[in-house]
Amino acid sequence: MSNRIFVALDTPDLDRAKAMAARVRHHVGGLKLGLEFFVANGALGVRELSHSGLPIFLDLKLHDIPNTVAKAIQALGDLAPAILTVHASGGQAMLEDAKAAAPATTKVVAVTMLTSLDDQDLAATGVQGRAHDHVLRLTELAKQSGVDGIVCSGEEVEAAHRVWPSGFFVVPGVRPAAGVVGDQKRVVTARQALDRGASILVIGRPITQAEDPDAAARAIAATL
Ligand SMILES: O=c1ccn([C@@H]2O[C@H](COP(=O)(O)O)[C@@H](O)[C@H]2O)c(=O)[nH]1
Repeated sequence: MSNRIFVALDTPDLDRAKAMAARVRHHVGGLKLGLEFFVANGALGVRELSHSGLPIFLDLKLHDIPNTVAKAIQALGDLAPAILTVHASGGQAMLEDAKAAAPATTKVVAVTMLTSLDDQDLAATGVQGRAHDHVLRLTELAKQSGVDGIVCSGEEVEAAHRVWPSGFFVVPGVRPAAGVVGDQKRVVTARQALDRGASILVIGRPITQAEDPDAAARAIAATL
């Protein structure tokens, strides 16, 4: 993939998502559709966006018992997104069953620790230790479970890559230097994420909320 930016189309509005995809399509490598979009538009909406010809990353972050996650993936039918997310903390059996239920062409990637959380937030969930160590533990679990890769922040991706050299690494929490961080807490620039081993970058608001989204996407792509 020559352009490793997946733009996050975080909107419930199908027409807005389609318009944004049409605007930025020449400056990104794929489209990421998340819960907000999927709840509002379902599989039909995903299918509409796939007409763009760009690979679809379906970011559902599934997290439930193994049977429920596997059935939910089967229920996607022939959608076959290029990338699909589940939560690593669902455990080994859930990860194994998720991978088994997904089409062979779909990369199943496990979210380790959301980029909106920091060490303090982690402690508040009852997990002792640093985000860095937690991400590496879950990277090891994902690797053992046979999924294709993980989602982590740019702060951990280099170490995670050392743990799993053949893994597929998705990095959200990407911001231009001195850009608005918003609710993200573990952020790096697009260039830093790639230099540290990211396979693809997920970028939402820095593109979609920009005054000129195609110029914003082009400017970020030019740094890569
Ligand atoms: O740890 C995670 C996992 C997923 N995301 C998703 O990425 C985008 C980021 O959007 P921005 O507007 O660039 O912050 C969003 O769709 C999240 O659901 C994440 O941010 N962190």
